[in-house]
Amino acid sequence: MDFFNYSDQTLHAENVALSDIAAQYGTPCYVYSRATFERHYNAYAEAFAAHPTLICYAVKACSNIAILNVLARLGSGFDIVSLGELERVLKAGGDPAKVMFSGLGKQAVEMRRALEVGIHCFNVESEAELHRLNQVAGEMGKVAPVSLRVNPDVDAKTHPYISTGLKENKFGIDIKDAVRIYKIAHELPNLNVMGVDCHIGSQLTELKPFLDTFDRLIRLVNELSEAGIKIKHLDLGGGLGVRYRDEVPPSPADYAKLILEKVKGLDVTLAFEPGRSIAANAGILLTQVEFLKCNDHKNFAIIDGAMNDLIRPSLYSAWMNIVPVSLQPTPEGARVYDLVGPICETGDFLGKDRELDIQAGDLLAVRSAGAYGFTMASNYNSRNRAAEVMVDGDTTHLIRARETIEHQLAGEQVLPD
Ligand SMILES: Cc1ncc(COP(=O)(O)O)c(C=O)c1O
Ligand SMILES: N[C@@H](CCCC[NH3+])C(=O)O
Repeated sequence: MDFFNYSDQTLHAENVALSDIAAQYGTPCYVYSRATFERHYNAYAEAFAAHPTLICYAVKACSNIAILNVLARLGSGFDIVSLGELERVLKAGGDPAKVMFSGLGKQAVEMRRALEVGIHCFNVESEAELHRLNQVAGEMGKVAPVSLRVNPDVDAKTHPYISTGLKENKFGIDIKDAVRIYKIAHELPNLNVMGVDCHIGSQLTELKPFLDTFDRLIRLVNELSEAGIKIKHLDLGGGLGVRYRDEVPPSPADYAKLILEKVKGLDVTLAFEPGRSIAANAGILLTQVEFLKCNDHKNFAIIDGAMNDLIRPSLYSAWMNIVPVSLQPTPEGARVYDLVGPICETGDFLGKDRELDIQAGDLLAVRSAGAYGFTMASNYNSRNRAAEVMVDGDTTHLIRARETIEHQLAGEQVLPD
């Protein structure tokens, strides 16, 4: 459920017509709905209210500081994977004590900053990383809180590029080695073993892989307890899918019902790292049709949004719903179009074979673009990255100005004569 709806034949974000946003801020432009972000975060918070649970929004999904601030005000924690994401959280007023630091290549400088501000836990992904963290913490006279990210070898049944919990994936430590590596962590003087962490993939539309993972993690918690290592929290990562087209993903409430049943009687708190399920349907990419180009074989709508703005269709062949902002019929009537950007790549498309009643100058909204949209944008073809706008009821806020050529060129220079 989101707050992008038609009213008077025009698509609105909350109470604001997207045509007004395009007129004010230009296109391409990401438009977010504050109420939708809040609704999605609260769905998790309410679903898990019966058990001590930390919801750590995965910053990589959509990392604008205005969005992080909206979530921080609701009490959200944050899952980060870089120093940049940590600084975003801090600038947005997020509580460092609710930050989980994931990612498999953490640098010493990143560890140092996270220890300095006092994050909740490091999710460590290898034995070598444990030693680096132990050393950095020792140099600072601190003890680092750690979980090991365990790779449970469970098939998440999602796109291979976003499946992370199989033994051939680069993430985490093999569950078969976990007890041995936990013992090392336990012995290292500057580490404090807190939890077990896991993240098996993204855009999961079934609960079974999560439940299989949970069972494997609980077995591990018991083995660790027998080895004298007490686990305080279980972090099940993110991964809950959303509807892009016709998927019927479980809701946080469906997920919570099964997990809370399983966790009953166990002395562990829970943590989750949802990204997509909070952000995807809270944002759209607003784009304008530049030209229509029709020949005997194909109709192309050339739009001002491109793969540099939203790479999911090019990268994963992801299907994104693309709808007209105005439902007013055109004199030409509907035709089937490929919606292509201006970038010099055949793979630069946002949608193919879409029946749309449009003409040049019309606005289109790419739905469900709030997650892994702007955060994966680039400057390919030296295009400026899009503006970001947050709608809050009747009000719009420019939360990131459109990039300029000056921004792009800052830092570059020619060789001396
Ligand atoms: C470690 C980790 N946690 C959380 C997430 C967020 O996942 P999702 O957006 O599928 O909820 C990701 C991305 O897949 C991740 O790599
Ligand atoms: N970027 C991916 C998801 C990757 C999740 C990050 N671990 C997507 O758009 O679907």
